[in-house]
Amino acid sequence: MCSRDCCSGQTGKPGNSCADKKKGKGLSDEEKIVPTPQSLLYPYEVIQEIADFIVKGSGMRPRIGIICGSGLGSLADIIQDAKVFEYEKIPNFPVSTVEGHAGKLVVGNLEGACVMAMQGRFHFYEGYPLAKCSMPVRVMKLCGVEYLFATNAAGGINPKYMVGDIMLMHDHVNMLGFAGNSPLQGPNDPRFGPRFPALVNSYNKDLINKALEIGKAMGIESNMHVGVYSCLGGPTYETIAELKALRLMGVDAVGMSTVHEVITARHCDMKVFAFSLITNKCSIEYDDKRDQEANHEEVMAVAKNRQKACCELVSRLIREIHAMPPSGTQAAKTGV
Ligand SMILES: O=P(O)(O)O[C@H]1O[C@H](CO)[C@@H](O)[C@H]1O
Ligand SMILES: Nc1nc2[nH]cnc2c(=O)[nH]1
Repeated sequence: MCSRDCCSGQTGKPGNSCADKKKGKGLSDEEKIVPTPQSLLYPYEVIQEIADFIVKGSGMRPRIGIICGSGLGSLADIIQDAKVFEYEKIPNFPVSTVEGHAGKLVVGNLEGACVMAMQGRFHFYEGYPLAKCSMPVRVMKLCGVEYLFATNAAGGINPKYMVGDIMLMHDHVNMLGFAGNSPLQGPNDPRFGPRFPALVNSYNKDLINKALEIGKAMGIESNMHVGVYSCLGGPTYETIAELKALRLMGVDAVGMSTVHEVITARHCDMKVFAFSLITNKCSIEYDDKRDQEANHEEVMAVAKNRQKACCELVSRLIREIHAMPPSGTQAAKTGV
């Protein structure tokens, strides 16, 4: 005898008992309700509608997309001839809930290139599924974006990293992926990309090298590193044991974003450049005497202090990309 409610007579509806199911009457309406796979949250047509809204509303077709990290919204403030869309006014767009993420999409010109910048990203800990967090990347793609610039504020685990340093991301450890979560989970729409995308070399090497040269020219090479980022679900900052584990895995900086955006961008074949601004040093010693507790106020304050350097790095790199022929041309196929 089944011990579930359906057989104890409590539901009382025909078709609900195990015996009914055995007779082929099928599942109840309640039982038919299953969570929507992430990939079905924003079908291609909906993404296309949002992209059309932005392209028509701005009269521009951006080539470079920028995601501003916590406290790095000034990356969008330097855009000229800007058309600003508040997230609330964009159909089917989520809202930003985190301090330091204004919730505006800015389309305009930077160093001669047409760009679109998200002043405010969406995080898993806000309650959004990963596919919703990274949905704007697909919108960028359908707007015409070829290059994704993803920026973030992160804690430095590599003991050589100092507060205010910039780490150019050359790889990541996807902790949410280890736990079985992915923005691509669910049926795959091949109009975006393949079922099983490869992620080796996701971070464009030519762009990393150009950024290193720019760092030298800016005189900040000693504050610039190339390293591995890991995204955790947040909103808690890490325990010391977690930080030790991440360090053992080869992680240099830790945050709560970016990786799912990069996965979504690589799935639809965008070129990716990403960096972390190290806003705090993560202590991996229990008896560390310094006050090492991370907090969002400090993260924002450091980002504000370093926004000039971050803006210059992004501007100069965009100037170089703009000087290159658009991809698809023969010359572009051989370069970035
Ligand atoms: O990754 P971004 O959005 O830059 O923000 C980082 O800073 C916040 C914590 O202070 C978290 O949201 C973390 O991910
Ligand atoms: N997870 C995490 N995110 C951050 N964002 C800025 N600093 C940190 C940090 O130390 N840990």
